[in-house]
Amino acid sequence: MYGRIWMNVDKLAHHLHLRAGDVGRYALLPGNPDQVASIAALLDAPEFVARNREFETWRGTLDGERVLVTSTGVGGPSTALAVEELAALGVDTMIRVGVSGSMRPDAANGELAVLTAAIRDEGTTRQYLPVEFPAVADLDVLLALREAAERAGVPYRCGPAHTKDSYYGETEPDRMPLAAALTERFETWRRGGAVCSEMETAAVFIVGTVLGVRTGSVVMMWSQDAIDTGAAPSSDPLFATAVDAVRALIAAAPRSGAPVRSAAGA
Ligand SMILES: O=P(O)(O)O[C@H]1O[C@H](CO)[C@@H](O)[C@H]1O
Ligand SMILES: O=c1cc[nH]c(=O)[nH]1
Repeated sequence: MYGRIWMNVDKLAHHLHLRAGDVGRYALLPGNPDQVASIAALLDAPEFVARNREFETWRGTLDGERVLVTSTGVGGPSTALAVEELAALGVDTMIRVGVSGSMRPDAANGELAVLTAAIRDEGTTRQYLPVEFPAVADLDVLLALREAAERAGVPYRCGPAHTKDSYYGETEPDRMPLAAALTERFETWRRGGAVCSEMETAAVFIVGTVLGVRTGSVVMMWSQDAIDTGAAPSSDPLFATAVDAVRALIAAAPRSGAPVRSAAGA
């Protein structure tokens, strides 16, 4: 059983403003609402569905199966709302499609990261599970993303993300009162093998685990130079990889609305 969510008087989910009949099993989750239409353009018959706050939703189909694209906004709190409401409406497979800062000096600007896990250096997921509980991707979704990146022929690597709450705590630690601690912790995550730093994957993985939905995450890594100069690499390989992974998951799955597994503790 998925959790209960608030529906408003028009029978719309409180934050996403979606109705029960609006969704299918699959959703792609960019952070940025401005990216939703561009990702949906890679689906068949894309159409706008709803917008409220930072949550914009389009939908289309892939091989006849409905696929949603819903923005999560920045950070854990809004991402948890999106995952909760999509799961309650019937989505059982969700993939974050995002941007991150590279933590690997040898990574090319624009290289993709297929995220296996997330360091829970944020607050939202601690209100779901103690911090000792690992934030991990669903294995089928993870493998579908890795195979899609391989097929795309783009540079990519797999590994854990660092998920945090403060963007400027990562990019400008020196001007924070906690400068020394932030810098030391960031170096610790890097030495432990974190590939990139971003702000949503821990919430996608942990809330997905608690609700019993499959989740994955693929992000494009910006180099520090790109962040400093604002010279963003193209998002095309990122979007194409995420959509290709959904297509493969659809091909591998029976067509039904049945949940993939039950919610944690159910
Ligand atoms: O582009 P998105 O997917 O939002 O990802 C990254 O960009 C935002 C910060 O600028 C954070 O949300 C971070 O996770
Ligand atoms: O360095 C970066 C770049 C994008 N998003 C982040 O959270 N950090």
